[in-house]
Amino acid sequence: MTALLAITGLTLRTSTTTLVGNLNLTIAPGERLGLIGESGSGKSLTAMAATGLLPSSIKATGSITLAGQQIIGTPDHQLNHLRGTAVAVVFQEPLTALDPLMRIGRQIAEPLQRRAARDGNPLSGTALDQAILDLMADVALPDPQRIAHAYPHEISGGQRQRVAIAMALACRPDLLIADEPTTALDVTTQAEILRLLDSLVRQRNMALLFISHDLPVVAGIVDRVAVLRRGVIVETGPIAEIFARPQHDYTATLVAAAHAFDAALGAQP
Ligand SMILES: Nc1ncnc2c1ncn2[C@@H]1O[C@H](COP(=O)(O)OP(=O)(O)OP(=O)(O)O)[C@@H](O)[C@H]1O
Repeated sequence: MTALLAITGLTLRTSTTTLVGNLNLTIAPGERLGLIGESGSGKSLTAMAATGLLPSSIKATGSITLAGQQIIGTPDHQLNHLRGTAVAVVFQEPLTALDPLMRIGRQIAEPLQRRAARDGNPLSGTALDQAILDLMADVALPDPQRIAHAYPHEISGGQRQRVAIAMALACRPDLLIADEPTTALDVTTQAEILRLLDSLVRQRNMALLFISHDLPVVAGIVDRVAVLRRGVIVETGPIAEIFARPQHDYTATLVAAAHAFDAALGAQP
């Protein structure tokens, strides 16, 4: 099957440092891949490179194709059509995705209208209002009438992340990139958002690139994991395989930490 995202020999450098070296990674349509690694290992930069959003101080070499389009070396304006159709991103901190001065309903409306216009079915009036409410229901936002009229600072962090997920879903992307989407949330909300992402991605048959420093967080959601350490993928394989037989020492420490975490949970009264 043709890969939806194919990264081959990706190297990311500043003028002085190599941040990511010779990285290879593929995601098939509908596949869920976890990109795991410690802080600073290059996970976010890899995701930014995949969407063509690297800062200008970082130079990319190698090849990245997304939905058949080469990303590296392609001018930004030629990539805009991919963002919000082929790919959408949910970030760690939902406030980065939200305009502080715009009501939530309006913010959800924008990607809905953009996608509808691209599909040749412009959306407005009561049909748009209904689509906003449907999407809010999909991400289990309570009290939709109030929240649609609220500003981002008037809702909770977990609700803001649900809004950010709703905005990403409004794009109906082939690939959803979730970059540590639960790290900023408390443990209970974290679990709820993970369940939500899991079920939405499955229902819509989207591919998922789930970035995390935490193996247990991704274990229940992804099919396959790539383990990144200091800018290099040290191991990749099906999640069950990685847990059962980690090949690299670093992966083994991640798996041991995950088992210790499970044991601690099991020991709770
Ligand atoms: N604009 C930049 N210029 C130079 N170096 C950068 C830039 N952005 C990130 N880096 C460096 O590149 C490395 C990888 O960063 P990246 O944000 O991809 O890590 P990460 O694995 O996503 O970490 P975290 O889990 O903390 O988000 C880090 O050492 C970081 O300091």
